[in-house]
Amino acid sequence: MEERGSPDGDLARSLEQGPEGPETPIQVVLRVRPMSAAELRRGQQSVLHCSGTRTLQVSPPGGGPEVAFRFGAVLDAARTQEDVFRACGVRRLGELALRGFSCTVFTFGQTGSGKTYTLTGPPPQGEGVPVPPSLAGIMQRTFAWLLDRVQHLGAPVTLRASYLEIYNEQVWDLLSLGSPRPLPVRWNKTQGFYVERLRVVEFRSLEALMELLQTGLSRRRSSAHTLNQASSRSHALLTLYISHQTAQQMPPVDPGAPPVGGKLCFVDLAGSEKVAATGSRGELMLEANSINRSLLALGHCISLLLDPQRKQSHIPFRDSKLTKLLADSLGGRGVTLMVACVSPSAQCLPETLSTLRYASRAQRVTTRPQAPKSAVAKQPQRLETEMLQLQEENRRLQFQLDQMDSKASGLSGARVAWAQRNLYGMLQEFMLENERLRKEKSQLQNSQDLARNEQRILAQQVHALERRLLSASYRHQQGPGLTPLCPCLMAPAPPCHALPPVYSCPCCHICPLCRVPLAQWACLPRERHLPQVLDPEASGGRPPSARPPPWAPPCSPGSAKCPRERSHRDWTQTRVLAEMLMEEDVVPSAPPMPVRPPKTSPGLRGGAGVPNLAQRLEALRDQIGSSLRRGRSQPPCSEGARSPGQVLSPR
Ligand SMILES: Nc1ncnc2c1ncn2[C@@H]1O[C@H](COP(=O)(O)OP(=O)(O)OP(=O)(O)O)[C@@H](O)[C@H]1O
Repeated sequence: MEERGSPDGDLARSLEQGPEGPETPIQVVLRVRPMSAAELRRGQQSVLHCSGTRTLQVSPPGGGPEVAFRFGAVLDAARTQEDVFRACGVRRLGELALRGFSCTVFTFGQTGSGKTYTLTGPPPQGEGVPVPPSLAGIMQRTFAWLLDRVQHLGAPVTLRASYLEIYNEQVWDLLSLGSPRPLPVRWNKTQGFYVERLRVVEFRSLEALMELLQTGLSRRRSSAHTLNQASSRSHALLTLYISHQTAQQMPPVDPGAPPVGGKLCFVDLAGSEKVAATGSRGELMLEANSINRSLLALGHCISLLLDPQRKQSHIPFRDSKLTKLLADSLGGRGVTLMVACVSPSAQCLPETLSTLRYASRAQRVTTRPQAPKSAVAKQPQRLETEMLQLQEENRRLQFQLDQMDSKASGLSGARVAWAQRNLYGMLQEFMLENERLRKEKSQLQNSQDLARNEQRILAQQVHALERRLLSASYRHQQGPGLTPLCPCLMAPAPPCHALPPVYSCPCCHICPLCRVPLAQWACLPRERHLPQVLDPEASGGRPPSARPPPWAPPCSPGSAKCPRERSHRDWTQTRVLAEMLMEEDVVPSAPPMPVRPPKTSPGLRGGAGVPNLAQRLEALRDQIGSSLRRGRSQPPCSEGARSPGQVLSPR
C-alpha cells in the first residue's frame, strides 16, 4: 500500500529523521483484523471504523457517543500482510538495526485479535507445511528483506538469532538443543537485562532463519479456548543480532551474554483475556492469570514512563520477566514499534477499548535511541582516550619538573649549562686574580715594612739633627747681650724632657731656652739623651754611651765646661757635625705608596711619612748649610740675632 499520505511514509520520515539523540516516541500502528467466521455466525456487528489512514472511530452499539483514536497508522481489515509490513516501516527499523540500534517490534492486543497472524501469519496448517508467502507476517518479510539487504551491503555481516518464550513467568529457550530448561534473566551495565545461556544461532540464509522460526513456533505453547483455537499461552521474543564483524574479529562474549551490535527483536505477546469470556479452566486459567499479570506490569511501566518526573526515577521493570526484557525497548536506548491488534466485533468492545487506550498511552512514551558500540569499536577509542590522558599527564609532569628546576636554580636547563660553563670560567679567573692579589699584597707588605724601617731611621736622624741644630744655633746665638732663643718658637715644641738639657742648669732655675722654671722640667739623665756625634778628641777613649755629648752643659755652675766658656769649641763641633750631615744621602728606599688625600695627617705612619721626613731632613741640611755659611763668614760671638723662623721652617 504505497499511497500518498500513507502511514508508511510518516513512519519512514519519522525514523529517517534520526532517532539518535532526541527523544523518540514509540511508534504505534493499529491493525483491525477482519471479522472471524465465528463472529459473523453470531451476527455480531463491527463497532470500528477507520477515518482516514490514522484515525479509528469507535461506534458503541446502541447509539452511544463515538470515540476516536489517532495513531501513526490505522490499518483496517482489508489490508493485506504486505500492506501491514510496509505501513509499519519495519524496513526502516531493519536499517537502524544494521547501524547498531536496538529495535523492537511488538504486537499487543486481546487474545484472538490477530497478533500472531500479523507477525508470523496464520498458524501452520500441518507439520512441515509452510505459510503461503502472501500470508507471511512481518517477521518473514523482514527476514527476507534483511537477508537481501545484507547480501548487497558488500561488507561482512554476521547474523544470529535467538528465540525464547515467557511462559508462566519463566523464560524458555525455543531453540535449545537439549531438553528445555527455564533460564535466568540477568542484568549488567553495558547490556541491561538479558537471558543467560540463551542459545544464539548464527544463520547465513533466509531458509536457515525460517527454519529457526518454525522450530520456535512449533515449540511455543498454545492452546485452544473459546476465542482462539490456537491461542498463544506465552510471550515470544525472537531476536536477530546483527554484527559487522566476522566471528573471528568479534571479541569474546561474556559467558551466557548475548552478542553486542544491532538488534531487531520481534515480540509476540500473549493476549489479554477475560477468563470468563474465554472459559478457561485449570491450567488455561493459570496461564491467563500469568499473562494478565505480566501485561498489567507492562501497562504500569508504560503509564509511569509517560510521567517525565517518574521516568527519571524508578520504573518497575523488574516486576516481571516481560518488562525486564522490554525495558530497553520502552524506556531506554531502543527504537520501538508497537502494533496494536483489535477485533472489530462489538462483543470484544471492552477489551478493544482497553487496547486502544493502552496503545494511546504507549505512543506517548519516548526513548533516547543510541547505537551501542561494540567492544572492538570501543577498544581503539578507549586506548586513544588513555593515550590522550597519558600525554596530558606527561605534559603536566614535565611542566611541574621545569618549574621545580627553575625554582631551584632560577634557570632553565639550557641556562644551567651555560651558567655552569661560565661559572667555571669565572672561578678560574677569580683564582688567578686572587693569586695575583696575594703576590701584590706580599710585595706591598714588604714595601711597607721597608718604608717603616726607613721612616724610623729617618725619624731618628731628623730628631738628632734637629736637636743638634738647635743646640748649635743656641750656642751660636749666645753672644753678649743676646737673649737665648727658645726652641719652642722655632719648631713644634717638643716635650721638655725630650729636649737636650744642654743649658738647663739647675743653678739658674730657669730654662735658658723657654725661660720656664726648671721645676717644670724633668731633665733626663745624660746617658739617655739622643745619640751623640762622635768627637774623638773629647771622648777620651770612653764608649759613646758613656761619653757626654759635645754640647752637654756643665753639671754645675762655675765649671770649666760651662757653655759660655766652651762656645767656640762647641760651635766647631756643630760645624763638623753639620758638614757630616750634609754629606749624608738619605733617600727612602721603599716604593711609592698609594696616593693619599692631600689633607692627610703628616704623622709618621707607614711609608706616608717618609717623604715628609725626607723633606724635613732636606730642610735641616739646608738650614745647617746656611748656618755653616754664616759661620764661615762671621765669628759666632759677633753674629747678630736672627729670627728662628728665618733659620728653620716650623714643622
Ligand atoms: N488479518 C487477519 N486476516 C485473516 N485472519 C486473521 C487475521 N488476523 C487474525 N486472523 C485469524 O484470527 C485468529 C486469531 O488470530 P491470532 O492467533 O493471531 O490471534 P492472537 O492475537 O495471536 O491470539 P492469542 O493472543 O490468543 O494468541 C487466527 O485464526 C487467525 O488466522
